[in-house]
Amino acid sequence: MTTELIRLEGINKSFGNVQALKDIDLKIDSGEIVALLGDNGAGKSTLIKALSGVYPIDKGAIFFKGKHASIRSARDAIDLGIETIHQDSSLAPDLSIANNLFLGREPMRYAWMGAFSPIDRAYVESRTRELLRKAGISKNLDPHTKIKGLSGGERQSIAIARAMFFSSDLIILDEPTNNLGVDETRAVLRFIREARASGHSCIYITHSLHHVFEVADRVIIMRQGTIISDLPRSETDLIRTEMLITEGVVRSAETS
Ligand SMILES: Nc1ncnc2c1ncn2[C@@H]1O[C@H](COP(=O)(O)OP(=O)(O)OP(=O)(O)O)[C@@H](O)[C@H]1O
Repeated sequence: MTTELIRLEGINKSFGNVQALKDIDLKIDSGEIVALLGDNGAGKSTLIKALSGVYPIDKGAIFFKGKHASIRSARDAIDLGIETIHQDSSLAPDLSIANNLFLGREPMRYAWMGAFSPIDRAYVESRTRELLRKAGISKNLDPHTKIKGLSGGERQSIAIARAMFFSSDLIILDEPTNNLGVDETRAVLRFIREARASGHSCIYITHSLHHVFEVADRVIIMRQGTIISDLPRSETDLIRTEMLITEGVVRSAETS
């Protein structure tokens, strides 16, 4: 049985006289991996920024787990269970892996002391080690290693692991494999599959169509602020998808 996780109804967003999103309707179920595609300027980033609390929407409604949701800040999105991993990775390069994982959610050693309590470092360290194991990061990384000393793939895996660890229901990935090597890309794709296997949903923005056909359950194509195609992966293919992205049409016997 499928369970609806998020539903967008009539979402509109303009920047001056540029209408970046026009009446977007979209529904994503729990455990679904959705590829969000489209040419430059199609509206993909604006859509995910609306979901991650970066831009307030002008019009429309967002329902999360069946309830009306008001997403007006990044905190609102995170509190709902929406974690966004941006292109350049959302990790702070000068902080350690452990500090990044628990940034803004530091566990306190003595609950009764509230904000004055020291951080529970032993807990942070043991959970970080557990998470690194789960993330399948092969090197035996020390939780105190600074993010800037890690490879691009390791950073992306840690960012995704953080979203999974904090039980974000919806993980939004904006070009997660940009500038990654072959092995690192594999690791990120494997992680997306693992996220799905444990019931998380993902919206995955990419220009790499081959990756889409490896991991996505559904392929959504945007053009000029609207969704022009929304198909299960089994009902489309690379050539058709490419034509829809670049020309907005499929030139084949079925459509001409
Ligand atoms: N902050 C902004 N101010 C003004 N216009 C913007 C802003 N953000 C996006 N736009 C415009 O909104 C439209 C959609 O842009 P958006 O970045 O969402 O597209 P995209 O599909 O993510 O493109 P890309 O693949 O190039 O990142 C474009 O015409 C863009 O110029």
